[in-house]
Amino acid sequence: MDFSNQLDLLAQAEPTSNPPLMAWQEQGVLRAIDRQWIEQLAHHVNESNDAVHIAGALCSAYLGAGHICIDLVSLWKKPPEGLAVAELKAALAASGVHSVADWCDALKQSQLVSLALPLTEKPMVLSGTRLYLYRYFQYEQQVLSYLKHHAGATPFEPDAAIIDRLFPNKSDTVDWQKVAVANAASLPFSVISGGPGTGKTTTVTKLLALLVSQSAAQGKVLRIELAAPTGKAAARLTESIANAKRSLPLEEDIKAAIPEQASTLHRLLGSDFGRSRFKHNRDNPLHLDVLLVDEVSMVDLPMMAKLIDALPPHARLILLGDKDQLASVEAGSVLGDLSLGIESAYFQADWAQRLTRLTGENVSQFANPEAPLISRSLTLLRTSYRFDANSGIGHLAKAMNAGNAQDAIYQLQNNPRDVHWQVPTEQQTKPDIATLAKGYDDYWDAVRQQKDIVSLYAAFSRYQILTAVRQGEFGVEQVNKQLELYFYQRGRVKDPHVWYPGKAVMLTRNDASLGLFNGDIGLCMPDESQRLRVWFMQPDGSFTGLLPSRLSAFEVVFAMTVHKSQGSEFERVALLLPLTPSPVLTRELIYTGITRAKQDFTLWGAAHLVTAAAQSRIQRNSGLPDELWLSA
Ligand SMILES: Nc1ncnc2c1ncn2[C@@H]1O[C@H](COP(=O)(O)OP(=O)(O)OP(=O)(O)O)[C@@H](O)[C@H]1O
Repeated sequence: MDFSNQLDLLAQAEPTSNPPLMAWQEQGVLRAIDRQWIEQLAHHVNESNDAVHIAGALCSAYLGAGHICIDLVSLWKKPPEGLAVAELKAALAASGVHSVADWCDALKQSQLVSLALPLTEKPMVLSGTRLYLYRYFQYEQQVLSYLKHHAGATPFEPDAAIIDRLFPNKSDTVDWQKVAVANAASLPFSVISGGPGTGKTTTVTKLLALLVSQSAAQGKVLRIELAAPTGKAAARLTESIANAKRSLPLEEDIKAAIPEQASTLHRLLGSDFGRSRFKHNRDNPLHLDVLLVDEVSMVDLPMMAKLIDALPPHARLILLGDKDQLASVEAGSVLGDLSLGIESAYFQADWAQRLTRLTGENVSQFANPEAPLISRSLTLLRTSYRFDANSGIGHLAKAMNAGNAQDAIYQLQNNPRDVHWQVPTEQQTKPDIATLAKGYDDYWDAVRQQKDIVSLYAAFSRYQILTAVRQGEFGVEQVNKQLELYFYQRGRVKDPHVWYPGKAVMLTRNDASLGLFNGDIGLCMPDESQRLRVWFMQPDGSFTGLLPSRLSAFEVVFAMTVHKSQGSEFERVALLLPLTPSPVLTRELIYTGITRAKQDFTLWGAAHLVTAAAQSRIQRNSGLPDELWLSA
């Protein structure tokens, strides 16, 4: 049976609805699509076992929430929010399933499920007690086999003399940037992770300089490409690589051979908009020797699999990112899974010795016989150069990241220089829009003075209101509406219902014809002939002005969600929490919000929400952690 076009099945004759699934949809545990998907498939092959229907619907629902798979053992103990353990077990018992083993047996007997070995094309795959949708199992296997293959590769021998030249200063503590360069130059695949300002870009620029110098010595020219998941992140990477290059202690021709221009991943892979396949893939690989990808926490599993698929076999892949940030919007948390044990695992003794030899840094003191093979490919930068010892933002981010609610609250209260805390009053039902809007005063001055688009963009980028949620009075949609209304009442906007000078929007879809991407920000201003245009910054820093009528999917962006702010930084940030607890309030969300601020951070939210968030972590099911970290 061909399951390749599963959506077609949805258009076919109606199957009968499965009673527990219908009830769970009504309870909000499942989406309609989760139930319909499995019911149609089951109808197609006469699969009548409810235990299979239940597993399939949950697999689809979990995928919708960002998980790569479901783990039957975990589900047995802890079903999704809104579904009681007893209710799940009763529904399964009705089809003879009384244990996880019974559930696995039922799935193994189903025509809808393949085993991982031998793998056949069925809608779902059972691997141990994990159940995947077929395509996601394939993505995971693709990434896994790439990682395992490259982590175990015979190492290259980087030129220690060049590494020494790149790091002329010696200190008493281990210089992890130097170690990262030696480590990443040793293998075809590497990850450099670190919090804000830990020198990821500085380090990787030195790494590129090393690779370019080594190739130049052999008379070869390296083809290097730089990429990031969003246009904004690509523009930032371009800017920071250009800055970091300037201070390299190397010859001008080596610096000149390091590119500055970064593109988005979609553009790099040749986005065939509307289709899931990219122009570049295994049959038409990218034409490059080295690929550097920044902000990898935002890259989902399907994108990572497609990226790997498009690499020529000899290419080096270098990934940069902050493992503690929010995971990608779509399914997976590849960077998080990859760097799961990075804090404590360090390197196996022989690898640590090798790094000591290459760098002169005492890495051997961190040798760990338990470190799995993947740890070779990872280096964590541990010192922030952006936040000094007195930085409240730095301390607050650290406390939140460690899940230490008490310390986070202390930091919120005791750093008046750069951290501010606004606790809602008991009577408060709406955000304090007038105070929040003040941050945009400079921007509105620039609009009024009809400053050039470069200055205007710079003024806009200095401040950002972030929301944790989309819906409700404290959600992004309402806050933007209230802000526009407030700007109208203050005479800054003539009519908030039409395009006006100063209107700021964010695209919500990629647009092939315009060459713009989801997340790109446009500012509305008149052109020389006084026609309103929406101006977008290109990755090279230039601006394109489009007639507003050409934009189809966008939203106002005086406030944006923390999710959408990933890959961007602002001088001043105001993070607005809702009044009541929400499952989206996690440690990662607040940490990501805090670390978007470079100079000044204000939290609007109650202490009990900060405490709850510090104790709540995002966990996404995937097979990568076990395969990479536990089975070593
Ligand atoms: N070893 C170092 N000694 C002193 N300053 C450093 C060092 N490494 C980086 N810096 C400085 O710290 C700042 C942040 O560095 P960089 O941009 O490389 O960090 P990053 O981790 O890429 O930051 P971001 O969080 O913005 O992605 C820069 O001003 C850089 O010059």
